[in-house]
Amino acid sequence: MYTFIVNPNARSGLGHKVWKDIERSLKESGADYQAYLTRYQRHATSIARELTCHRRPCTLIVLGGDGTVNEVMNGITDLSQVTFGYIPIGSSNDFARGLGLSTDPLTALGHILAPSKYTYINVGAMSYQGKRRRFAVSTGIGFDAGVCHQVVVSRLKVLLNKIGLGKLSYVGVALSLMMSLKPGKMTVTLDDSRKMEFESVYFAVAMNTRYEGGGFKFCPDADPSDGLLDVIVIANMSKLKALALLPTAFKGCHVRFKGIHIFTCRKADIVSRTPLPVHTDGEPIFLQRHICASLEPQKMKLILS
Ligand SMILES: Nc1ncnc2c1ncn2[C@@H]1O[C@H](COP(=O)(O)OP(=O)(O)OP(=O)(O)O)[C@@H](O)[C@H]1O
Repeated sequence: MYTFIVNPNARSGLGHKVWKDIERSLKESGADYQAYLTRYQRHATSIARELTCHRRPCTLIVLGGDGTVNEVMNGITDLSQVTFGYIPIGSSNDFARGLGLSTDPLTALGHILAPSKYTYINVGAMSYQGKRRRFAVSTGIGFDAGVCHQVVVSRLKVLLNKIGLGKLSYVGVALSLMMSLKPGKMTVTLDDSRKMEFESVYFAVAMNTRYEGGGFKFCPDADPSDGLLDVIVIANMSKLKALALLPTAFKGCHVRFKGIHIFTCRKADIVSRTPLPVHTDGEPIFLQRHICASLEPQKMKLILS
């Protein structure tokens, strides 16, 4: 049986409309399914927790954006027992983009009902102040997380979603935040052995998949199945250069420039001299100085096509 977890509020309410279309197709197909619609923030986590607490195999299908994927992953009790399907209808869809999943809801549903290709993906884990959150796409500290914080509190995303340009909200906020930003010192330690000090850091991100922020290909080689995190640190460059480089990251061409540092590891420990915004999959976490990113020991089965 398919169990759908639906965020009707995704992409500023589009989720509800898409779910109606999907449900019509599901009924026509005769598929055996049940559905849970989220009613508030983090509801998807408690739904997923309840559905998976028995630790038996189950197929969870998420309809929503990256935030909903993140919430569901945070509720799954045993990743190895879940087959995960995804119908991406968010504003950014970085998880779907990184995995090459269809962003057409009915095509995605077709793949889920008649799957021909699966993959096993890693799931990230980020700890801070004794707490732990999973991530599907990335976790970051500094400027990129500051952008996520601003996008959540500003009305820009809601307005741009109305004209189908929601992902541009990240670009708009990024440009204005860059003006007020003060890059700071960070220490990054990879796999408990490789310790590096960076001056004037804009942000440091640990990525499971390639894209974040609505299509920025910050770590072009990140592979969610390789058992590794890709870490990018952007440091020691003028604001003008950082601003000029930002659009090049859509194609992943930023990697050629001085000041862009990319590493692979199993664990990245990041300490900032000052408390900075932090995010997991674009969902903000209050200011932190120290985060540690790694991967969960178990992989999760995902329907690709
Ligand atoms: N019924 C609801 N009412 C209000 N908010 C909800 C509801 N259900 C879920 N949410 C919240 O909606 C937020 C955004 O959801 P989601 O990420 O799926 O969509 P999005 O923001 O449009 O997409 P993306 O993250 O890809 O940009 C999440 O933080 C989630 O907690």
